[in-house]
Order: sequence, then C-alpha cells, then structure tokens
Amino acid sequence: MIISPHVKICCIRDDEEARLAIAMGAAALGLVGAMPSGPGVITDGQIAAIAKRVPPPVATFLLTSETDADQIIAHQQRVNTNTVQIVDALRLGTYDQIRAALPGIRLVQVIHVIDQSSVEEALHIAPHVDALLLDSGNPTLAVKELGGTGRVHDWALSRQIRELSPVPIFLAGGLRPDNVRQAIEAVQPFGLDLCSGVRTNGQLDPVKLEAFMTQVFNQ
Ligand SMILES: O=C(O)c1ccccc1N[C@@H]1O[C@H](COP(=O)(O)O)[C@@H](O)[C@H]1O
Repeated sequence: MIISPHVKICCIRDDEEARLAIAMGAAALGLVGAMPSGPGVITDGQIAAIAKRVPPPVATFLLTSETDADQIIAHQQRVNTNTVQIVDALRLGTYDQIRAALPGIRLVQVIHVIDQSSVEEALHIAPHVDALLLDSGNPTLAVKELGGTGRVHDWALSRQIRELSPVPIFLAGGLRPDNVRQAIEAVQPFGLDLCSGVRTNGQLDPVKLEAFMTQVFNQ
C-alpha cells in the first residue's frame, strides 16, 4: 500500500491563498524570498505577515536563496517561519551553525536532481538536515534557476535518493493533477511540493488545487 504524502503548496502570495491551500488539505505553505528567477517571489514583509497568521500545525517554509549561513539565519529572523528551505548549495558556514542560531527551526535542503551526482550530493547532505526537497532547477545557469520551473526531472534518480536517505523526501518540480499519481507511485515520497501546477495566470486556482488533492488523497 502507498501512503498518501503530505502536500506543501508553494508560492503563497497572501492570506487568501494561504486559507485556500489549508482548507484544501495543505500541511505546509511555501513563502518565496528574493530569487534570481521564478514566479513566486514576495517581499520579506509579506512573508512575515502571512507566516504570523498561519495556524498550527501547518508548517511555514521560508524559501531562501542565501548561501552563507549568517545570511540564512538573518533571513529567517526577519520573517519568523518555522522552517527554512535552502534552495541553493550552502557555500559559507555549516548547517550546525544555522541550527545553533535557530533552535527549533526545521532545515530543508533543496537538491536539484540533474544526474547521478545529485544522488551522491543528496546523501552527503541528508544527515545534516530535517528533510530533502528534490526539485528540477539548474543552479549552473548564468541566471540561476532555483525552482518554480514547472518541469519534472528524472524520478528514477529521486526514487534512489528516497530509498537511501535517512531523512524524509519532498518531491517537487512540474507536479500537476494529471501527473501526480504517477509521481507518487514512482518515488513514494514523504511529501509533495508544487507551485505552477495549481495556478492560472499566477493565481492559486481552486479547481486545479481540488483536482490535485483528489489525486493525492482519494485514490
Ligand atoms: O517558485 C519560485 O518562484 C521559486 C523560485 C526559486 C526557487 C524555488 C521556487 N519555488 C519552488 O519550486 C518548486 C517547484 O515549482 P513548480 O511546481 O515546478 O512550479 C515549488 O514547489 C517551490 O518550492
């Protein structure tokens, strides 16, 4: 039997979208800070205001593109989410440093799944974080893609990571109502994370969201 994964709805723009996502069954909301590209960016002020009004036990994820531990700590302290999603590789400082400065705050590291080396990268980082989030960006481009691409990646690689990882896995990248069942069967992740697949003209679309949740929970 495959257990239904938890759902994180990302790119939340305001309280109304937050309420809609929670009403439809989201366990977590993604709030996107400054990024080099992507459709979901809002200001730190907006992130702080939305996060403050999200009721427990719904998790609030700050998506940060900072790569220096001190800057990641400062970013979380400006917005007060209960989880930090690091969408690029940590270049300066350590996860332990972030944990010491932010007790009780969950750390989720994004791995952009490109090839077999992504599996090694994921397993190297996994022991230091609370979860991994497997997405379809490309941090090597001149203008980095760090998520929100609407593209799927090679789920066979994500399946390998899920089977070997000591921490839970969220699957992201191009998930939609029409492919989510296949994604769940292929990867069997702890969680699903999506942005563009449940939006129309940038707005969270209740019809697409309901279709997505039906595929996840009512099969
Ligand atoms: O959405 C963005 O603007 C964004 C920008 C930079 C990093 C991450 C971003 N969003 C994350 O990307 C995943 C996948 O998006 P999609 O479903 O493929 O559109 C999304 O769930 C966010 O976590």
